[in-house]
Amino acid sequence: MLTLMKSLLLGVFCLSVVTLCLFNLELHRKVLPRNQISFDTYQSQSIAEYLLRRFQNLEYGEPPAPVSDEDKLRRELWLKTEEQFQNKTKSCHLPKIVGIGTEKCGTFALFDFLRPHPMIRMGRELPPELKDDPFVGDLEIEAHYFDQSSTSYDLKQYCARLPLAEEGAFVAEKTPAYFSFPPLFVPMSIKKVLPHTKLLLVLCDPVKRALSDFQHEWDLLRVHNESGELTRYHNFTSYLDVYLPRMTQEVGEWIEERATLMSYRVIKEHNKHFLNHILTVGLYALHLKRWFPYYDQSNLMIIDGGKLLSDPGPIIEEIQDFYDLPKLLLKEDYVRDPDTNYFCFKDWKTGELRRLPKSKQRTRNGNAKLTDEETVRLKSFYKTHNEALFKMLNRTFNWV
Ligand SMILES: Nc1ncnc2c1ncn2[C@@H]1O[C@H](COP(=O)(O)OS(=O)(=O)O)[C@@H](OP(=O)(O)O)[C@H]1O
Repeated sequence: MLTLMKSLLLGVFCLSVVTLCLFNLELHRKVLPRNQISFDTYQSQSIAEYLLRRFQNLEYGEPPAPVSDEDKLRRELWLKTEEQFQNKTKSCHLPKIVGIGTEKCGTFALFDFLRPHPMIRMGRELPPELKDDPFVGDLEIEAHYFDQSSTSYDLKQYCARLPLAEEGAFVAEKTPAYFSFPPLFVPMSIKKVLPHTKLLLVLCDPVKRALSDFQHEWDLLRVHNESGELTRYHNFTSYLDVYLPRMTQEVGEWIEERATLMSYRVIKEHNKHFLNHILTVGLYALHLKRWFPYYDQSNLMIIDGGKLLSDPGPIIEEIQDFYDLPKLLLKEDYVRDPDTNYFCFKDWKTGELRRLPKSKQRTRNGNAKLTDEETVRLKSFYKTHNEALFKMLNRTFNWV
C-alpha cells in the first residue's frame, strides 16, 4: 500500500514538473520576440535546464539597444519617403547634386556615403563594353559630360550618362575631372546647363593627393609608358625629379597679379603632358579662380578631405542641410570597416557595411608612403598656393 502511495505521489510530482515546464516554455515564446529564441539552445540543453538558466537571467544576452526618438522618426520618414516614390514613372532629370572633385580626395567615398538616401539617385546603366572595366565603380557615377562636351550642349548625351529618376528625386553625379582638368570653360558650362544646381568640392592635402594620384596612374599603367620609356618613373621620387622642376618653372609660386593668367596656364600644361596633372591638380587656388566668377559659398560647398577621412558623419549631415534634403542619413551610420579601417556606410535596416572598393584604398592606409625628402619638396612646391587658398576661403586646413 505504502509503495503504491509513493509511486502515486511520484507520478503526480513528475506530471506537475512537466506541466510547469511546458507552461513556462509557452510563456517564454510569447514574451520574447521570435528572433531572440535560440533553437540551438533548445536542442543542446534540456528544457528544464534552459528555463532554469533563463530565470536566473543567464541566457538573455545583450538587451536590444533602446530605440531613440531620433531613430523612430528617421525610420518613419525614411519609409514615407520610399513610399512617395513607389510606382512613379522614371525619366531623365538633370542633376541637382554635382561633385566636381578634387580627384583623389575621397569623392567616391563621399558619393557612396550619400547614395543610400531614399531621395538620391545615382549610377547609370553601363553599356556592355564598359561592364568589365576594372574602374566600373567610377564609370557608373561619373558622367564626364562637361569635361568632354563642347559648348553646343547635347542634353540627350548627358541624360544617357545619368540614372533615370522619378519627379522630385535628386539625381547626383560626380566627375572629379571637372574641377581641374580642361577645357577651361567647364565652370561656365555647368552654370549654364544647371543654373540652380549646387556643387560639392572636396579639398585635401595636395601633398598626399599627389602620391595617391601617382599610385592611381601607376595602377592604370600610365606612369610607366609615357614616351614608351617603360622604366622611366620607377618610383615617386623619379617622377618628381622630372616633373617638379618643370612645373616649378612653368607655374612657380603664387603671384596675386598673375593668378588669373596662371590658372589658364595650368590647364594648358595639362594638355602638354598628361602626367603634369599629378602636380597641377593640387594648385587649388588657381583652379578656384576659374570657378569663383560663377560660384560662391551659397552654391559650392567646400569639404575638408581630412575630416571626411577621419569623421565623415557630420559632413554627410551638413550636406543634407545644404541641399534641403530631409536628414535621413545620420552621423552614426558611418563606421570604420574593421578590416580596412576606412569609413563606410552601415545600413541601419540590415546592419550590413557598404565597403569601399580596393581601388579606393591605396595610400591613406599606409600601404604607400612619402619619403621625408618627397614631403619636403612637395610642401615647398604647394606652400604659397596653399596660403593663397586659405586667404581666398578665409579658412585654414590642417596641411601646412
Ligand atoms: N571617408 C573618406 N574620406 C576621404 N577620403 C577617403 C575616404 N575614404 C577613402 N578615401 C580616399 O579616397 C581616395 C580616392 O579618392 P577619390 O575617390 O577622390 O578618387 S577618384 O578621383 O574618384 O578616382 C583614396 O585614396 P588612396 O588611399 O590613396 O587610395 C582613399 O584613401
